[in-house]
Amino acid sequence: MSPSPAPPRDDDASGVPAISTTGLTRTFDTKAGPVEAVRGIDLTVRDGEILGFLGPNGAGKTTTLRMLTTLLPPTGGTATVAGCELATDPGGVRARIGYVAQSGGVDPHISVHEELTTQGRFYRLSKAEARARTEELAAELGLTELLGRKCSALSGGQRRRLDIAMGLTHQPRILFLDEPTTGLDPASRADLWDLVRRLRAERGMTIFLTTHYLDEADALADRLVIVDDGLIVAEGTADALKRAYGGSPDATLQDTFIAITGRGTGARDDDAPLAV
Ligand SMILES: Nc1ncnc2c1ncn2[C@@H]1O[C@H](COP(=O)(O)OP(=O)(O)OP(=O)(O)O)[C@@H](O)[C@H]1O
Repeated sequence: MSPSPAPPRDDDASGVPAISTTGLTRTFDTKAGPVEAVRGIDLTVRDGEILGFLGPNGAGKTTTLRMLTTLLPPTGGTATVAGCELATDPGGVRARIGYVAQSGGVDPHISVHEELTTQGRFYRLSKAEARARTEELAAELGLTELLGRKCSALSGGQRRRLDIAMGLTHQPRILFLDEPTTGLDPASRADLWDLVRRLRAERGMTIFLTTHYLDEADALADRLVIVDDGLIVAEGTADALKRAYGGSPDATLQDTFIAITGRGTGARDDDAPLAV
């Protein structure tokens, strides 16, 4: 993503959705013919909401996420992200969002401090501002003791916290998290969940989360959007979806998801329960 200065924080228009899409579409041209990965998604994400974006393998989650984060141009439809039109103001979108991809892009050979200050400089902070932002973020994300450590020497959970700190450098309003806890042990997953909740509570951030773990979606998200075959097939709170599709008041989100999509999410350890 190209660097852009942090946007002013006082231009929130209350009631304006954080994300709004109409007919968002992406077709890939392949030798075997066109692949309709996303086939017309109408989505609204409220300001300050934690949205869980779920679907089976190949449903179109990553393609949607890549379009909303400006990494992939849509082939149809429109979207507004953080008040900026995706088609006409992708730089404005990039300045207002943070994106934490599945495999973070940290350099294993440099220290956590260097990585964070380099990211600050990328976002055009002065050296002094970048150092100050590094210290603030490290304190907020529990990385202060690790600032001198090489990135290659971090545990999986520490690494994910660094990835998120880097996504927060320019103080975005919306954070996109792509499967943030894949591969983490249960304690590190629980830490990440706490962090996500804190970011919303303390910073009022909007969080767009994809995950294969239904327990994670159930515990964290205010609302779930389930996609399948490039379309939204269900949306609502976890409780509302369980009531509507799960078949009984005690239905699990797993039963509900299977009732909606006809299959599981593809998580390797299919939704091992985790204390919240
Ligand atoms: N660059 C591409 N070229 C051709 N087809 C693609 C491309 N990227 C994605 N697809 C196809 O688009 C569909 C949606 O893919 P996408 O990666 O968005 O799904 P997903 O829901 O993120 O899946 P997963 O949970 O497995 O990551 C799939 O059929 C995929 O094979």
